Amino acid sequence: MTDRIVSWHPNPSKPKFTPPPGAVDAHCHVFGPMAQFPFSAKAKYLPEDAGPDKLFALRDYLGFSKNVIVQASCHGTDNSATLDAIAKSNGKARGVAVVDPAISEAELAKLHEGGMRGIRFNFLKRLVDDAPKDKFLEVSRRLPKGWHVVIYFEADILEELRPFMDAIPVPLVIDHMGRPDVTQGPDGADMRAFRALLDSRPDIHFKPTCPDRLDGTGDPWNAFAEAVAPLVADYSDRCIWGTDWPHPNMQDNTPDDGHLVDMIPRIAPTVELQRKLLIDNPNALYWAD
Ligand SMILES: O=C(O)/C=C(\CC(=O)C(=O)O)C(=O)O
Repeated sequence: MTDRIVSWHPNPSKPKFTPPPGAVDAHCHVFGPMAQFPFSAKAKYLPEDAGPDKLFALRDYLGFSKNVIVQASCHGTDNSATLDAIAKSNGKARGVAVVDPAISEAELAKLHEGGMRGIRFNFLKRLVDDAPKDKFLEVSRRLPKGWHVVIYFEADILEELRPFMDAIPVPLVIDHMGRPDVTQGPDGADMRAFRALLDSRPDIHFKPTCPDRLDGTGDPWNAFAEAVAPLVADYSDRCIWGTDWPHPNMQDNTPDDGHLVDMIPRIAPTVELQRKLLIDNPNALYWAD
């Protein structure tokens, strides 16, 4: 792996939709800068630098107030780059860490101090070498008060993960709705299975995010809008939204961030839904204290 990739749009358009004051971009990442924060030896992609300056400039350009920065797999379990970005945000960012499950309570407390409010378990084989459920469960029982677990998986392993998710003793947040095939429509098998998961406990949240990853029909991602709007309407207290910038691995199909923001009113058409999705729900998870 030698070539560093650029997975984000060089010149995103200004969205037509104006996010309400206080809106949170609750799923984004930073890459490096590599000279200061080298990538993991196990990284499956080697991106160009996409550090906090670029992230915060995009936040302001798109009209958001705050960020939740999710540790990306290219940084492994060294959360320094994400913590650095949070520290530079003037209180406008919090984060989700990826940890070695053997992490000590003292180290977890340090992550809390640095603005982390959850840990992420990634089950995508193309991104991580292993995902030990027993160790994940063990650490999920030792998290600081108020933390949650973010899980990233693809629809084909949802059923297999059900007992594992049932056993996690803190709230869950599911990245990109567990990557359903949105072209099946709002009542397709993948969406039905995801609804069954949401119905299984009241504290499972989700991100109705990444039309660019989930909708092969392409921008303007009509299949995504059609499949996801009913989910947001029916579970409006349980969804949070994010750009996914700098769009890891999307170098062959970089989405226009302005167009991603313009998906918001299509999946959350009322002011009340937009307030829950962009303000109330992410603040409850990340700025409760
Ligand atoms: O950024 C995302 O949510 C999705 C990713 C990357 C990722 O999760 C990671 O690198 O940790 C993907 O599907 O490649």
